[in-house]
Amino acid sequence: MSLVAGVDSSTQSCKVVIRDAETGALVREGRAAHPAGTEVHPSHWWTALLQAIEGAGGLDDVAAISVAGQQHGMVCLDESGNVVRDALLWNDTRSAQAAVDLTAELGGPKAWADAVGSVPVASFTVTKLRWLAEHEPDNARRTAAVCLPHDWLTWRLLGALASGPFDRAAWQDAPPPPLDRLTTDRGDASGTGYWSPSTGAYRADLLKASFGRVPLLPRVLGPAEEAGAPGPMLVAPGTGDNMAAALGVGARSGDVVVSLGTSGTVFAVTESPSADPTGAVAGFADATGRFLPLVATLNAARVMDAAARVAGVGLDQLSDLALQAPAGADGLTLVPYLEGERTPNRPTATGSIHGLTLATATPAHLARAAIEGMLCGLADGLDAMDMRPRRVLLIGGAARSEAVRRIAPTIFGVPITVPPPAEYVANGAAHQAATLLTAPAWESEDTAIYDGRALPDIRTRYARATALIFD
Ligand SMILES: Nc1ncnc2c1ncn2[C@@H]1O[C@H](COP(=O)(O)OP(=O)(O)O)[C@@H](O)[C@H]1O
Ligand SMILES: O=C(CO)[C@@H](O)[C@H](O)COP(=O)(O)O
Repeated sequence: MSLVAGVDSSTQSCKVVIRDAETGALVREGRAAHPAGTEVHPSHWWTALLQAIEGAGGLDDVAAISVAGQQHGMVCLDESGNVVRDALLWNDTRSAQAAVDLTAELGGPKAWADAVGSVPVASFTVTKLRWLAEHEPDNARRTAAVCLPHDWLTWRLLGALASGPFDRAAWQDAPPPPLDRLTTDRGDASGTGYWSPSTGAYRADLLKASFGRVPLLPRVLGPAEEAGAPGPMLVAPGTGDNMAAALGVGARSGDVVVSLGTSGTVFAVTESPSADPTGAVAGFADATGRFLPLVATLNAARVMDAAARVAGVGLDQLSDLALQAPAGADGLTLVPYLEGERTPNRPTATGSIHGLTLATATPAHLARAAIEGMLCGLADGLDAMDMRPRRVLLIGGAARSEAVRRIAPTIFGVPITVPPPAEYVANGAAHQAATLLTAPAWESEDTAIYDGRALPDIRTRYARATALIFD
């Protein structure tokens, strides 16, 4: 039995699954928390990865590994491979003005969509590099290479594997290889804003226009190309977390996946690239050689964390409370822009509550309004995808909530398919690792179908409440 490891280095935590390469059976797993904040020193991701690997029983019997990571984060390295400054994450909105400027400089949103499939917003690496050049010129000057979170972890793994078998203390400080061994994949590269999914090439001109020059960039690997094999273990190309989730959940043509993690995402696997000039749908690549149109919101599972905090309850109780309140929460509407928002592009917006009366001022109404508000934003995302989905699959941390599963069909207006709770990003990475060894025939898990009458009035009220904010 060959084993493979899949890593999900996401915003809030790092998860590692060890699976049987042939069958996909889960053998063991581990996890570790990441620090809070929208700028994080990458060494924390490395420390958490090593802790999670240790929690998963090490890697001694593992034949291949793949790292999936939160998309877009800007990791700047100097000539010696040292981190120049804390990484700016996908949910850091300080580069919002840079996004506005870059969009205008290239001739508007359509020019960007035509060039790289997406219109830049503060999440995209290209805008963060402009911010760095403008606000921290010394750090910009010291930047010899730029990569993404999964690229950096893969590169550190190559160095650690070359130093010997897994040993948490020894791997912690294992030197990475030279900068020219940095690699990435199509999926994650497509979230930079300077790589084109339709041509499969970097747009050095756009990077130069943003940053003033072109630092060293990771080599873009194909879906089954190894990043290296410095020890007895193969290292797969890895990918962005949403691309890995598509692999992990086995998304097929016509499926739409809604992921409720730190971010909320709505995405589908398609045969041809997309280019939405409105900017709502980002035209990413996937991890198999195809494409992954995706809508992302900044506010998903943590809206529920926040509502639970305000109500003074745990997440399970929040779910129970939400199901006690009537659908529509008697008109209480929560617009969940707690971290600003990306879709719609309102980086400085804040959350708001509408329809508060003596009758709706209850924890149950708040719980219901928080879940409905979070889902309304994603239902708008599904509309923006402009497709008739064969299935809508619900995954991610907040999909563990029974209230979310039951309310989702009323907001999306279609039945919702819910696979059993699992780490689908890490599973997708493990699947990618398995393809380096074999043709994996992993059984798909049993799914539950949640159905319910569509309640469009809730979305109408939500649209009115968001319009008030924009006014
Ligand atoms: N039963 C639950 N109900 C609601 N939210 C949950 C539940 N279990 C976990 N979560 C939330 O899911 C989030 C983590 O989801 P995850 O998909 O792992 O996020 P990420 O990959 O972005 O780190 C946390 O904010 C956590 O509070
Ligand atoms: O920015 C995006 C997608 O474009 C986010 O989806 C990040 O990739 C973070 O993902 P999670 O930590 O929420 O899974």
